[in-house]
Amino acid sequence: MNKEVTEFIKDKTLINGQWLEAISGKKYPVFNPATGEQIVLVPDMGQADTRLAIEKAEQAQKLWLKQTAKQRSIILKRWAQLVEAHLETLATILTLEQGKSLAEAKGEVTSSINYIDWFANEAMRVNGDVLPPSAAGNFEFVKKRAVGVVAAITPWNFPNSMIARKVAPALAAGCSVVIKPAEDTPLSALALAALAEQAGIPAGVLNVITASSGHEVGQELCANPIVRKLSFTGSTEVGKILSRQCADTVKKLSLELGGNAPFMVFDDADLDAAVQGAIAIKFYNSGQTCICANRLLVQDGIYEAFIVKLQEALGKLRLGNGLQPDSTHGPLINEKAIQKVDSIVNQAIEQGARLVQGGSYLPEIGKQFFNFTILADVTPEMDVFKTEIFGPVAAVYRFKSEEEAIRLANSTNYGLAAYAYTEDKGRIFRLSDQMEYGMLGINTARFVSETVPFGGVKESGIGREGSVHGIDEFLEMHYVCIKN
Ligand SMILES: NC(=O)c1ccc[n+]([C@@H]2O[C@H](COP(=O)([O-])OP(=O)(O)OC[C@H]3O[C@@H](n4cnc5c(N)ncnc54)[C@H](O)[C@@H]3O)[C@@H](O)[C@H]2O)c1
Ligand SMILES: O=C[C@H](O)CS(=O)(=O)O
Repeated sequence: MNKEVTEFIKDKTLINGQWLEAISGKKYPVFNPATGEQIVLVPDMGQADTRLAIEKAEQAQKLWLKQTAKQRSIILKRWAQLVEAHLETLATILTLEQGKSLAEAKGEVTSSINYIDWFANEAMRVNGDVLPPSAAGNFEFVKKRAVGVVAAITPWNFPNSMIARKVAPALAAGCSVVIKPAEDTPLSALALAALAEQAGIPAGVLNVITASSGHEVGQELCANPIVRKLSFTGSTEVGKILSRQCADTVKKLSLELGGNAPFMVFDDADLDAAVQGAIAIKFYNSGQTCICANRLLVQDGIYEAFIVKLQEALGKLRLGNGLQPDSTHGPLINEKAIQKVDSIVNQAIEQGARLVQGGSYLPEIGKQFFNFTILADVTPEMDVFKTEIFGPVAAVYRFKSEEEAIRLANSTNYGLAAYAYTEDKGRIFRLSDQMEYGMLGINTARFVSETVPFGGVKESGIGREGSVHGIDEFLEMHYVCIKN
């Protein structure tokens, strides 16, 4: 491991500008999912540490809010520049703790840079309104003001960019943040915090709580009335728990939750483009993303041809340790994930799916490496239809008509991302009208950037991240009426 990587692998967490141990002195290990080796021990924090961080964040926010938007913007831009200057190091730390290929890790850190830079600019655009008086003699205006102390709870699959996507708009708005990263992948958050400190983000404005379980920390973040906003990215199940826990203090909520993305391929599609899209969004992060294609719905006329081409394309991918330059895809995050994907595949086969390839882990490179899998003849009656697989498993369903495809695609409680490949212009407009998803890609599978509103409908979440809308999640409107 090179010197800079070692320097940025932290064994303490940043609270109020100090690198601290847990008050209890407890620690827990962070492992490399590709090798099973322990990387480092980090503080295993609880309620007392969380309460301290919240109180310091409240004090710091009052001063941070007094800085001008320009001053906050300059500091955020400096943070983005430092992240860019340390891109290789941050990507290496990301791959070490999460497992994804170095190429994907660099892409994720680049996404973080773009989000931080975007919101450094958005900081300068928090405008209010002067209203036409609703009564004679009134002077009426609306100010947008920072919501206050923000709690951010993030997942393990994008341990770098999920931090940037929350912290950047929060700080741009004038808020302070207490972050609880996922227990499996805290190191990216700690490295970003170290660079934030170097960028001049004041003590207490950005704080990190590491913990082996989210429960105790989460309960304090949700129950403490000082916290005025919770921004959560993770499973729908946990999102519901946190929503309930925040209800007693009526916190502002942003929830980026689970998905069950349909990937529809119609007879008239460009088949090669559709196969490339499937590779890009089914096997992204080895299938461990909320926007991964979870159900591949392929029209009758091209069904077998699609499967043959998909199998050919998979032959070009290479599973392995993400640090190895020829690895295109890495391991699953932990043993529990392997067991979950294994049982989903076995259950689908027992229920009648046809195993075309894969179906288990690759013993020659380690139990954490689940092979690229194709299941054919999958039907909506099988349990896999309503399950977020979160692994490199392409479940391929057959449909006859456009109406059937849209009905199947929408028959889920989720509504995050959806994809369709067709050349029919009328169909494209019908899909954009009828698909019940926050985000729809037509003849493209990779459409996320800092400039677009990322988020879902139904049980995939509340609110949007990125775009001109993202900063509003961290602002409150205050209306003032002055009688002359
Ligand atoms: N919509 C999105 O943008 C998006 C992005 C990434 C992942 N996800 C979803 O996240 C899930 C996978 O990520 P995951 O396994 O980390 O999800 P998870 O919900 O298990 O955990 C997410 C975070 O919540 C914390 N957590 C878990 N239980 C908690 C509790 N009771 N109180 C407080 N915090 C708690 C975890 O420690 C982690 O930091 C998938 O469902 C995926 O679809 C969604
Ligand atoms: O897993 C979900 C992430 O939000 C994917 S992306 O970084 O937005 O593409």
